[in-house]
Amino acid sequence: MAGITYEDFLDTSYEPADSELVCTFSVDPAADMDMAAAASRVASESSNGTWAELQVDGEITDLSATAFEIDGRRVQVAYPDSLFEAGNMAQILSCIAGNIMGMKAVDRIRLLDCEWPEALTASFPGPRFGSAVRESIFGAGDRPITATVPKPKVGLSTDQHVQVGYEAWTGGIDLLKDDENLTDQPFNPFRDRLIESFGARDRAEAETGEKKSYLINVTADTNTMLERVDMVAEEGGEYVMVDVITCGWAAVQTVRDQCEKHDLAIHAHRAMHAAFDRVPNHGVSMRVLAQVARLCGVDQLHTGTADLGKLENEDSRGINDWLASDLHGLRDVLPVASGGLHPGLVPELVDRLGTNICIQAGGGIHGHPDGTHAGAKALRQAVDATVAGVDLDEYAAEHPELETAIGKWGTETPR
Ligand SMILES: O=C(COP(=O)(O)O)[C@H](O)[C@H](O)COP(=O)(O)O
Ligand SMILES: [Mg+2]
Repeated sequence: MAGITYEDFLDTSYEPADSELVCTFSVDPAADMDMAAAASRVASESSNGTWAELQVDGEITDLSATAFEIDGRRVQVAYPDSLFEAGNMAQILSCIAGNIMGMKAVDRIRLLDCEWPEALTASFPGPRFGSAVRESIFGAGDRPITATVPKPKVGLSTDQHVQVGYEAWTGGIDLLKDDENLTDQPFNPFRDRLIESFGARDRAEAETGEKKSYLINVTADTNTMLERVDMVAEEGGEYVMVDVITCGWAAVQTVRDQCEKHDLAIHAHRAMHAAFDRVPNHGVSMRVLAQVARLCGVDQLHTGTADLGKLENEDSRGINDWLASDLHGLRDVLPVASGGLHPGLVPELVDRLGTNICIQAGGGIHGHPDGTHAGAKALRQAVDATVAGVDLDEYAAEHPELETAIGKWGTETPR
């Protein structure tokens, strides 16, 4: 590539081939740089270029990316598929979201969206189950499935945690879920929690006649995660939960392989995603993180509450639509709406996001004035009313747990 400089990475007449990965960025050039120069540096640094003109002896494979469109601060770059190692998400992200995030040539740069070509997509497994879990595990029909995370998020003993789970399950919740920072601490060891929770699950199933399941958090170093995945399978679980951002995608890919062996589904918690996607115009969008999660093969992913909950959300609806869209035959992902939800928000949430979701509530269940069991009943009542098309206040008149929840929280968005 002797004589090639970063300017050679910009060609606005270029038409990407179907085999190329096309990425859309938002780019704010540095003060002393125009957009064309910044865009070509993005394409250069994220593929095979650097700041200096190179002197290389002999022929080498040309793996240059091309910035082919500039529209305001929106820049599109096409990457040849031979730049990427098939099935290696870490390597792909080291290209398209690597050094360029800290390049002085740009003040801000955000990876907004990717169009994944067929061959690269096919090198990933995608979800083993996807949103089919709603029906295949729970027989939930048209209704969203529900989940709850015991609160306080850490500090409950194993016995307390299990009891909260049992009350939630018998109140009508489908899934008990660990919180993102509960793993294997001395106050609530992983193995004890697993075994005792499955005992409570069996009792709740016998009592309610409904299928119940548990999203136990296996997050740890990768070897330990694999041991925990095996343990969950041996003890008769359907799911593991992984903090996918803090673990990293390489670990998620390894866990996905292990889950394949055991027929386990993966619930992906996205704690730390906001470090990538919250600052406007910089980082990696939640949309792209969701795309990566789907390729790596999670079955359920937190994608926000369409702004109804306590946390900042990026376009939950658009992300959920993408997760349900065709991606060269890969399965879809079930979106999980979570973070500050309570029964009064359910009708609006379903109106904004549809019924093919998991509704997850912590404080909105365990903060119920009459406790967890009543809180679980109230959330389930809100879901049942919404799916039946019955006004929540009308339903509440005959369902005291829901009436109490609405009396306490109304339809307010918490902070
Ligand atoms: O603990 C909770 C929800 O608790 P609560 O229901 O009490 O707010 C989850 O960790 C958040 O859902 C994460 O947010 P997101 O789903 O946006 O990733
Ligand atoms: Mg949490």
